[in-house]
Amino acid sequence: MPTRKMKVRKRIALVAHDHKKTDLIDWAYFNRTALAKHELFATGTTGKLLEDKLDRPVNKFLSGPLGGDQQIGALIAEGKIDILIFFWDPMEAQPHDPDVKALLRLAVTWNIPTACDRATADFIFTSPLILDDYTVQLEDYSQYLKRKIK
Ligand SMILES: O=C(CO)COP(=O)(O)O
Repeated sequence: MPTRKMKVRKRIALVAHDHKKTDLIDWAYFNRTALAKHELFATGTTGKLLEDKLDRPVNKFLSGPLGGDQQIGALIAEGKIDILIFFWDPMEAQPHDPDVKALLRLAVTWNIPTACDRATADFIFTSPLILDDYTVQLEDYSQYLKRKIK
């Protein structure tokens, strides 16, 4: 089975919809010491808020509705994101819902630990694996396709 290696210093993407931004920023501030060990990526507005609150640089992409989710999805497909913290809003449709779905789909496709709420983010950040070099097992999609075609 193919694998992908995650180094100790993880590349973490953080994204939040507008009504979830306060939750994400609070969570990130509470976990700022743990986050300090890792490299942060974010969609535009979320990234700006994180930089201000954490007083540290964040690799910022476009705002979500303008393509930021797609940019993070592309990095996941290239094996350049290790963890996704995405507090999406279950109560409000987004103009870019297809992009949101695509990002979540790629995270599952590439076996990326993904937290869509604070409880799951806490589980990820209290896992011993966060401090390890960690090998992720990837589904072999060429095998999967062969099985499907038969
Ligand atoms: O819309 C988003 C995710 O789908 C987040 O984008 P912003 O961080 O730019 O608000």
